[in-house]
Amino acid sequence: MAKARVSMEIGADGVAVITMASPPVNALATAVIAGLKEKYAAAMGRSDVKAIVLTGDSGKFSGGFDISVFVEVQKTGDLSLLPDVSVDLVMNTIEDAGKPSVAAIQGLALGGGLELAMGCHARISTPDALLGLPELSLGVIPGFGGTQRLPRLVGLQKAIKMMMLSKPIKAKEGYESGLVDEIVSAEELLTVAKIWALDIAERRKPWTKSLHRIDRLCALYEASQKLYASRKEAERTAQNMPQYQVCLDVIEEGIVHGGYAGVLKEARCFKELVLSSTSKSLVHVFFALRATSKVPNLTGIGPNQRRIKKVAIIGGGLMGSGIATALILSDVHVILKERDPTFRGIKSVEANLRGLVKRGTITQEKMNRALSVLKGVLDYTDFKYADMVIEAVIEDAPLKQSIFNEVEKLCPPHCILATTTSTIDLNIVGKNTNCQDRIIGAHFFSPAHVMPLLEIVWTEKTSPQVILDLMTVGKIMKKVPIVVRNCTGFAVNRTFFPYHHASALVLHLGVDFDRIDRAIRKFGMPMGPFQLADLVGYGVVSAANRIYSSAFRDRTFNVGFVELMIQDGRKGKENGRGYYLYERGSRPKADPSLLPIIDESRRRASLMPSGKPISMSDQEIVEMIFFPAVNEACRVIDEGVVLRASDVDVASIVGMGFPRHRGGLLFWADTLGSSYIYSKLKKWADSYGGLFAPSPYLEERARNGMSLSMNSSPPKASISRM
Ligand SMILES: C[C@H](O)CC(=O)SCCNC(=O)CCNC(=O)[C@H](O)C(C)(C)COP(=O)(O)OP(=O)(O)OC[C@H]1O[C@@H](n2cnc3c(N)ncnc32)[C@H](O)[C@@H]1OP(=O)(O)O
Repeated sequence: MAKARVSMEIGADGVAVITMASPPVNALATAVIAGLKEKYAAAMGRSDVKAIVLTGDSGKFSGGFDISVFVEVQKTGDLSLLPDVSVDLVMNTIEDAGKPSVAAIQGLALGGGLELAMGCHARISTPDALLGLPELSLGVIPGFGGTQRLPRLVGLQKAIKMMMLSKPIKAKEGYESGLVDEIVSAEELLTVAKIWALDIAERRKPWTKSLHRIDRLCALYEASQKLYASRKEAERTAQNMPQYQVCLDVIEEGIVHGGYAGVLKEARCFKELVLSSTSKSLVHVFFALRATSKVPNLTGIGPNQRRIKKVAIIGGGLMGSGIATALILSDVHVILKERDPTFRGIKSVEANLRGLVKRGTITQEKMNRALSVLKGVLDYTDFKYADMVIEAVIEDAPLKQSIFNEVEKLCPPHCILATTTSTIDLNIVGKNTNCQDRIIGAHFFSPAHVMPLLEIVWTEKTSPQVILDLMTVGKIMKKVPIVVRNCTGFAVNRTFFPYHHASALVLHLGVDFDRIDRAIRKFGMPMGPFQLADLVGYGVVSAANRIYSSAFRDRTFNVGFVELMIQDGRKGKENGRGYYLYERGSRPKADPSLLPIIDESRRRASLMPSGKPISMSDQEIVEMIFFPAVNEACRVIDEGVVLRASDVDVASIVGMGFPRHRGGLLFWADTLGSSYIYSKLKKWADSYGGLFAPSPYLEERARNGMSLSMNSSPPKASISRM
């Protein structure tokens, strides 16, 4: 970590201010931990120091233990890389010292950062600070005493909630719950913290050691009931994530056997969990998510960020209204152009916002503020003020072409022209314009105000500045941007079309669709492929099948089954009849009346040996359905559609719901090994054809025993600033 250091300044009042600095978030890098030990030793040894104030540089207390150390430990298996902080530093050096410490918190105190602060004898915070223990989201538990001190400061129920949700709280909530002792402005922070430190040293305020407190802990019986309820909840919501149950066990240890026993058990379990496959996956996702906002040769090399103040959206349907909702919630002014004089799009935006208010996601004031920056229009007059146009009309190439042809003449010359198409080549969309450098794809996932993924699609004609601008807008909208090169299906839909085709093939091998859905859900997907087809509707499924069959003819499985379902009057969830029957008030049930259609289609496909269903284990189902997607992801990397392999992991998680605890599609694939996947695909390709034929990239990696994610050669396509 760059420039990690700890400094100490001793004032005439006898207070030593120890400051952690390790940009950008003052993570507790090994050097910071060593620096803290050194400065504390110095402060304890000096007779002119009566008390200590612990704080962070550049307006932040600390973002927690340096997560890149986890990566090293996970790579090498060397647990000695984890310094002893819990007992040696937090307990012996800070909490049990002969001089009191007060934490002066600004910005954030997360994970190990908050744990250091809880080892101090009081915590003073600025109002904006965020406080939390998000370790469970990294597959570990708090490891510097947090599982013990947080319940002793805020009470068991609140502590469990904060840890289980990995969600930080604001300083005000921290003050109300007992985590923070006083809230002051940034200007007063150090002064007030110093006064507190002296007051404690001179016994005008209590010298409280959090680990020794029991006043906020409930009776044993009540505690065990709360822990039991939390265990049951975690069994439901955090399957395949051992850290949740372990965290509750460790909390219980401290309640039953005392804080010190809890700290010791916590340290043991923390180390075991760092090496778990769940933690390896979640730590990978942490860095992969942050990598998406970095584009080689484009980001982080200059100040060329332009502000997009006004966005004009064309089309008030599901997509247009969703995007408008997301933009106005981010305080971006939106002009929503519709054809419908009753402004159905505006009504949809209002309904979206009302839904968010009802769920408590936003306040009524926020809704009103958002609506104040939205304007519905029926013509293009206001487009002369737009910094960006987002076209969100139906998938009709000539319509899109005529729209861009028209808006090009009306909008200012800097205006970005974005299309939400998910299927049409961007070069075709922008064909009739003189500004193909300003044409870009903004592929949102529906509903756009909820789904976090934004594929930013560039062609060789798109200007790098325009890519940068859309990334900025994506960031303002709090989307996860994946920069992808133009191709059929872009990164997500392209990678996952073989997943859908393979599901259909497995069905035609004789496996029941509800059994397939169950196996895929058990693997961790939010729903199975057939439930998903019911949800999106067969019109969309059938259109997608046509597109992929024509773009990638040699590797599709399309026997017209969906068309048979449509002929049978099935529309999926929309009319309550699909693979499942949907009746109000009851769970979807597999529809037995679909069997004759399936039988007919299986007969036509003639894949079952002697017409008998093939018997498959859940693992075989999962592999046969996901490996073709892994194979396609290899092509997506090989063709330079994504900038890096980890972008596929992020896209699979935030776009398709691939289980986060498995680290994303390729990370998971690498845990199985390229040669294993290759051998399976090869075998299936010999029996069932091109859908399974291993790509040259996969074949080469398997031959050389290489992982699929490792970047070996320069990307086939790159973006660079002009
Ligand atoms: C033993 C202990 O109990 C174990 C622990 O403490 S584990 C760590 C617990 N802490 C966390 O989980 C916090 C993780 N960090 C975050 O949530 C967010 O980064 C944040 C809220 C601190 C800041 O968010 P934001 O301002 O959006 O910046 P963000 O892009 O996420 O991070 C800025 C940079 O800091 C890095 N970073 C953030 N927290 C880090 C950490 N704890 N360790 C190492 N690097 C970290 C990010 O990787 C990123 O690096 P990059 O610029 O090279 O990509």
